Amino acid sequence: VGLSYNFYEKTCPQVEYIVRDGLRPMFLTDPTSPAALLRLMFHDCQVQGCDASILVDPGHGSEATEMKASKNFGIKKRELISMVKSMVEAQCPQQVSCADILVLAAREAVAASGGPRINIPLGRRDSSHSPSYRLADALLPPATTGVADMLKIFANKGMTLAESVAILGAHTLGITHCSNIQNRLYGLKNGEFRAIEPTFAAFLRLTCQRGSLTSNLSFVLNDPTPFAFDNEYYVNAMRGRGLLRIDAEMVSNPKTARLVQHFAMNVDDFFRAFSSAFVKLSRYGVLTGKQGVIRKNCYEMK
Ligand code: HEM
Ligand SMILES: [Ca+2]
Ligand SMILES: [Ca+2]
Repeated sequence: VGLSYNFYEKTCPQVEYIVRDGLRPMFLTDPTSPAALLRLMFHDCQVQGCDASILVDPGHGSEATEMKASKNFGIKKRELISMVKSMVEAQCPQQVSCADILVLAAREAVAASGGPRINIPLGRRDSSHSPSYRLADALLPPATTGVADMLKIFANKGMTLAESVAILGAHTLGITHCSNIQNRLYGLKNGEFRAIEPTFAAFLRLTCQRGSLTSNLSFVLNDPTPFAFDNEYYVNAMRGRGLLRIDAEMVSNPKTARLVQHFAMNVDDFFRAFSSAFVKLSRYGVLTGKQGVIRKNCYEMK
């Protein structure tokens, strides 16, 4: 038994509308929430598959949960999934997994920001155990990840080269905290620094001061349009304004350079490749059939 496009046809046919209508007011009141939900999905799927393991709170069958992992710094808006889950439970009790709701919420985040509307197969089940935060720290990519490691992570999920470059286009939304780019601003040897365009580097060094105690609070925008799901991420990276090492390195790496240029020029091809990459990410390591559980409450593994 796998995932299917009509999984809730009999048990909760309106689930996709409940998710969409439930999130709409949240997106309007807090425009940072779409970015948060998209990253939340990646961090769930990357650790033990897309099974809502990241939503489990301590004291509910597990002591140190994934959220204690330092790589989950900046993860927020988990409560939106719980809120949508309670709306779904009110109409279709004990039918729809938190894992499916989380993937649908990320899909809505992309669509509501002007990105593609992605058709997602459903039928994921929720984990009945939460991995240790140490495993999460081992599996989530560090802020210093380069192209080779990035390509390994996504090839492992069945993505093509183009899909791997496209999924990083998720960085068209949201922000990066200064703590995650300190090493690029101050740690690099001469020459390596040139990957950042000089006036932008000066701006970043002003915003993110060396060794600043507030580097976990101050942040910079991932691209000039952090609320719009567009291809500005690629245009911006080509101008030498990529924030993270991966954002900058994809522009010059011989494997990825042409795809970055292509997505910077052709938003339709970016949307197409992102959509198929997103579905592959959303299928990664899922529990189906009689595996796992349908949680009543996304915070508790019951
Ligand atoms: C090698 C791959 C990746 C690396 C190294 C990476 C790294 C990071 C880092 C360090 C941040 C900044 C977090 C912060 O300071 O708060 C970030 C933000 C973000 N990432 Fe990634 N990322 C990767 C892949 C992805 C993927 C596959 C997605 C989604 C499909 C994604 C979506 C996001 C989003 C939306 C944000 C902004 C979050 C917000 O504003 O709340 N990233 N990423
Ligand atoms: Ca997971
Ligand atoms: Ca953007």
